[in-house]
Amino acid sequence: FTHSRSSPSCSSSVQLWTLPLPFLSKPRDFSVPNSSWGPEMMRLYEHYNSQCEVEMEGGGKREGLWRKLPSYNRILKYATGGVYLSKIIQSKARLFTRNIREPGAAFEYVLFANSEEQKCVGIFQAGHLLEGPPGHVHGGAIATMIDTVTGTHASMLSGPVMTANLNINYRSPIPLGSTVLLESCLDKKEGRKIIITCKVMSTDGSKVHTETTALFLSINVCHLLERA
Ligand SMILES: CCCCCCCC/C=C\CCCCCCCC(=O)SCCNC(=O)CCNC(=O)[C@H](O)C(C)(C)COP(=O)(O)OP(=O)(O)OC[C@H]1O[C@@H](n2cnc3c(N)ncnc32)[C@H](O)[C@@H]1OP(=O)(O)O
Repeated sequence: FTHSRSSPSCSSSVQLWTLPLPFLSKPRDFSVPNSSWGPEMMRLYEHYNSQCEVEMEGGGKREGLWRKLPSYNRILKYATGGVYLSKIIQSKARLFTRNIREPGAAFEYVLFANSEEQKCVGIFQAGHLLEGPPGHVHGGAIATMIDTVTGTHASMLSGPVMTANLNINYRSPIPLGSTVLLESCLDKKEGRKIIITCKVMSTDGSKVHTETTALFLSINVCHLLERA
């Protein structure tokens, strides 16, 4: 988040993008295995996690190609949200994908980034509360995960962003309870615009569930917080 488009009139924004600094206590990182993660979720997690550090010949370790991204249940703990947000809403606001307590019930996911290849992947296990068509995942829940992976990817590339357009082709339904892989790739950056493509696939790569093109726009986060 080093590219945050902060203006001198919004000095607090310097802190806003340096999680977990603004937290009084250490926030919980949801991107770690829990008892609800099935074998496919664990297998893929270990596949990418093992590439975050590389053993060197001398016995030491160095950073690998991939980096695991932590995930909290708020993006900005002390965002004022502008004058129009009540204190209750400010204190109770939680990230949509991280607000259900029962492990495995809804969105279980972890994101990894590969800065060399400008790629991001998400491993997503869809819980029973995400049903859309009988026995399958709701299209809005799939869109949420696509937005999460591509939005995080875009903000890693350009600082704070907002989704301007998500164009999703749903090719094959995702069975409830299954684990899928989301692959996000930078297509191009043009000024404030970041265009990202994303595929959702079965974990063995044999089936494409969705294909997406997403447009993000860099924003000045102060405008977001001040907008009434
Ligand atoms: C602060 C958040 C940061 C997130 C960081 C994540 C960190 C990771 C942590 C945790 C993971 C969670 C990750 C979740 C991520 C989720 C993100 C969301 O879901 S965002 C909610 C849904 N999106 C909205 O509500 C947007 C509503 N729309 C707007 O606010 C504005 O329309 C906005 C900002 C998108 C653009 O408004 P303008 O005033 O800044 O810019 P204009 O002048 O309209 O457009 C600039 C250029 O872009 C084109 N453009 C704009 N919208 C377009 C569109 N929809 N399609 C095509 N072109 C568009 C225009 O034609 C113009 O192009 P020309 O410069 O003339 O070439």
